Amino acid sequence: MTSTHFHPHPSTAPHRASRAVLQARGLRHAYADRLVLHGIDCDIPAGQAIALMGPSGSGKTTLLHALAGILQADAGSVTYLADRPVEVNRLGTEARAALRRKDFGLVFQSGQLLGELTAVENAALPLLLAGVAPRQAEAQAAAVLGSLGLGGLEQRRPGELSGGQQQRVAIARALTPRPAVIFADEPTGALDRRTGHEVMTVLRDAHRQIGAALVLVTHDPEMSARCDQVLHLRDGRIVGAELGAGR
Ligand SMILES: Nc1ncnc2c1ncn2[C@@H]1O[C@H](COP(=O)(O)OP(=O)(O)OP(=O)(O)O)[C@@H](O)[C@H]1O
Repeated sequence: MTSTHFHPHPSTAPHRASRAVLQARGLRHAYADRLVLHGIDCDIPAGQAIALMGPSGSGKTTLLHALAGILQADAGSVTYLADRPVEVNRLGTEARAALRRKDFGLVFQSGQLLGELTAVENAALPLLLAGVAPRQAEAQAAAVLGSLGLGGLEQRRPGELSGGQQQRVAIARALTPRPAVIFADEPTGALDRRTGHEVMTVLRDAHRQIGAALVLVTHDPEMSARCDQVLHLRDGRIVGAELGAGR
């Protein structure tokens, strides 16, 4: 399928129809005079895993950042369909940061943990920033770490954990506020194949368990095939979509 403006239509996913949790319409963004997003329309269905694929420089990270409210796109809208719809792209910096702490979880390729904090302190950070009492925040974070197979490692600092374990801590941190959407930018990109596969399994299980949507930027066809839907970007446009195996 090729189209400049892709609207996921029920006919593209007949057995997986689901209401959208995020809707982007006409998203445009330029860095200096270089247009990187050319008016993107897409829906992220609630609870589903959507992979963003495309050549280097096609705009995947920029799109993910615009959807997550990390970046304010020059034009267009991102509607977060919470109890009351939130226009993400119109929020100020503080309101977007608050949304990222509570409703959106973020996982990056590496280097996202604070080296001087323990695993449980890192995982508890979003809750602490949201004003949850430290003891309660750490208890919740420890429970999530345990569910991701990190029981017993709560007091280790990132430098005392393997790359795969560090990514699990980062996933735990994204999960603790029970977000509606998890954004992951090449979360397995710095890991060997086997560890990357394991971390993807953890991410897949976790987002399903809490019912969050997952938006995953990846170059790895094995990872995207495990999502429910794959969107292909080229030169800042969605040029195709297909169903993934969803496993
Ligand atoms: N902060 C920035 N300032 C200027 N140009 C940028 C900035 N961030 C990204 N770009 C440029 O915008 C284009 C799209 O970048 P983006 O990171 O969204 O692509 P990508 O598809 O995620 O690429 P990759 O797979 O290499 O990570 C690229 O040409 C990139 O060089």
